[in-house]
Amino acid sequence: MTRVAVIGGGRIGEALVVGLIDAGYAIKDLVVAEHDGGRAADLSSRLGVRVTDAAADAAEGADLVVLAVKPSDVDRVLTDLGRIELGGQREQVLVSMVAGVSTSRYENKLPAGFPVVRVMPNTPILVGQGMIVIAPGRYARPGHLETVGEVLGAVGRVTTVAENQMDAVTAVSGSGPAYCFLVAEALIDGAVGVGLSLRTATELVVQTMVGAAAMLQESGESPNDLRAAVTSPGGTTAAAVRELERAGVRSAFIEAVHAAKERSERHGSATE
Ligand SMILES: NC(=O)C1=CN([C@@H]2O[C@H](COP(=O)(O)OP(=O)(O)OC[C@H]3O[C@@H](n4cnc5c(N)ncnc54)[C@H](OP(=O)(O)O)[C@@H]3O)[C@@H](O)[C@H]2O)C=CC1
Ligand SMILES: O=C(O)[C@@H]1CCC=N1
Repeated sequence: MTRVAVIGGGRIGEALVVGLIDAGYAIKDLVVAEHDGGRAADLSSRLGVRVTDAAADAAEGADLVVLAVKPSDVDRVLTDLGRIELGGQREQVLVSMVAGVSTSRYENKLPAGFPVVRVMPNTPILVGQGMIVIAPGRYARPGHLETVGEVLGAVGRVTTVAENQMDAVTAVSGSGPAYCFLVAEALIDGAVGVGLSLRTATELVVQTMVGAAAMLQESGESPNDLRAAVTSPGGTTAAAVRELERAGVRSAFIEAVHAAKERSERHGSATE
């Protein structure tokens, strides 16, 4: 099995490890580097994986070295990885999940020709329902992409784009679950406001989102058509949607995606 080292056992690093284990990945083929001692101990006892505090230690012997650290920590990790002979003993690929940081930035610091693949996952990888977008760097060959796709395909749907689309991707599917959770929070607030208990409100909102998502995925119809089918003439949905449009919800989402893309771009320019 492909050996995977995850550098950074934070939110997305842990989600990846849990998702892979739940999908049947062998624990012996996973290792995590996490420099927060408390978190490292917690991950090791809860997940049963080997956790080390040194990125170089984790990367040694791994086929995929997955970076899941904050953009500001990338330099430190690359310096640490410089202590070992990356790609010397075996074919290795660096997989960066870091928002905004380009493959060329890694390529410039890694041994010449080292393959780098930029990936944007999202937290639903935790439950095998992630959206994982891949962009190959200059030296990533089809075989490398296949390996990355195979491993990450266990935790969600994988698609490939050109790297110049990755900031947009980050703004849509990377941050996207947070937008959905915000909508859920607001709907639950509304449901409680019209007299439902928090428990009932949560049940109704969650299942409504699950059902709507399933229709989006399975019906082949556009969101607009699906919404029209809920909207009876002169009815409740029309009254609600009029309020949402009056409040500028649509344009707020559009602006939100622009803001996220710009933030991702700034991560890149801050570290180039
Ligand atoms: N959260 C998400 O939904 C997504 C995140 N990402 C990307 O993933 C990256 C991580 O995000 P997230 O998981 O939210 O962040 P977290 O801060 O939760 O996780 C990063 C973890 O890495 C640790 N760390 C930092 N440097 C090292 C090192 N040299 N060796 C070992 N461990 C280290 C941090 O420890 P400490 O805090 O002590 O520094 C922290 O525990 C970001 O670049 C983000 O853009 C991508 C897609 C989705
Ligand atoms: O908020 C962030 O910066 C990261 C990138 C995508 C999702 N979380």
